[in-house]
Amino acid sequence: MSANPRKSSRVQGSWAAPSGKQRPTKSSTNINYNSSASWGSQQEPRTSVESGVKLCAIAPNDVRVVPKEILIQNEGEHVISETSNGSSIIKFYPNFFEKSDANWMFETLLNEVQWRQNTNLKYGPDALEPRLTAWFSDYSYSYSGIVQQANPHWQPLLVALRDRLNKLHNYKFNSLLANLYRDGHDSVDWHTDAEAALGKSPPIASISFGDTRNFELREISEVKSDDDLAYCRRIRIPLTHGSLLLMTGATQHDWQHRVPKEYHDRKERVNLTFRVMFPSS
Ligand SMILES: O=C(O)CCC(=O)C(=O)O
Ligand SMILES: [Fe+2]
Repeated sequence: MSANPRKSSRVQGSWAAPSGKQRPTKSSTNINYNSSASWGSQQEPRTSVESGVKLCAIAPNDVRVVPKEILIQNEGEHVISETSNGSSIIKFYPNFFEKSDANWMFETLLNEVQWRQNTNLKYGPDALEPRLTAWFSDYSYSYSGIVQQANPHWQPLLVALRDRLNKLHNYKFNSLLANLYRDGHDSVDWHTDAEAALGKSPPIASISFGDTRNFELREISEVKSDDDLAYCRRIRIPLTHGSLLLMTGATQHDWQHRVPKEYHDRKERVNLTFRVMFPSS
């Protein structure tokens, strides 16, 4: 993952529709967007199709206004932006797994994955990551001052989940970063998953088990300085037990994401982020 996303050329973000039980019941929503104006223009405020909330209040006299956060909770596909990088598309399935299946999968992963805490060299030689991780791939993976060594020894449930996602969505996920948030103090800071080793416009499939945590996105395509960050459009998706989130198209270039610390108690949560890695990178 990277805090400074690189820009890419235009994206071809096409998703094969899932089949069977998981077929989305909602049609795709377009979160209306105009990339050239985040504030201070004469445009109409944008409106979220889903919530009816104004996305960006346009104030007179070029006063910058912090856009209201967009909440995504329902199943469906959301085109969250369109820029020269292409469409950023999110698909969310809050009940991808039946609760009883999610329960045993959660317990299995808690117990059978070799969780470890890494040092994040970006923050100093003793800076421990505020969560535990495990990496499964034929390739090593470097992000944020961390090197995850190649580990081809996939836990069997993870192989089954990977193969199911690949079948449903016609992907070739071959790598997995698994995260264990021990409580509400564990987190992951703003970043993109746009490392060169993941290729252009990388798709990410994210499965969550355990306690619900907020997954936040902020749009960085128009950000020129740190001051602009306060005015980004923001999206919040509560990632529930047994949910699946797909991020595709330009999402890793035009948006950052994070799971913030919580002020309320949170129990354990396992998150699986499937990725496609290219051996030559
Ligand atoms: O825990 C999550 O939902 C996100 C984790 C994440 O962003 C990552 O592993 O790159
Ligand atoms: Fe990430």
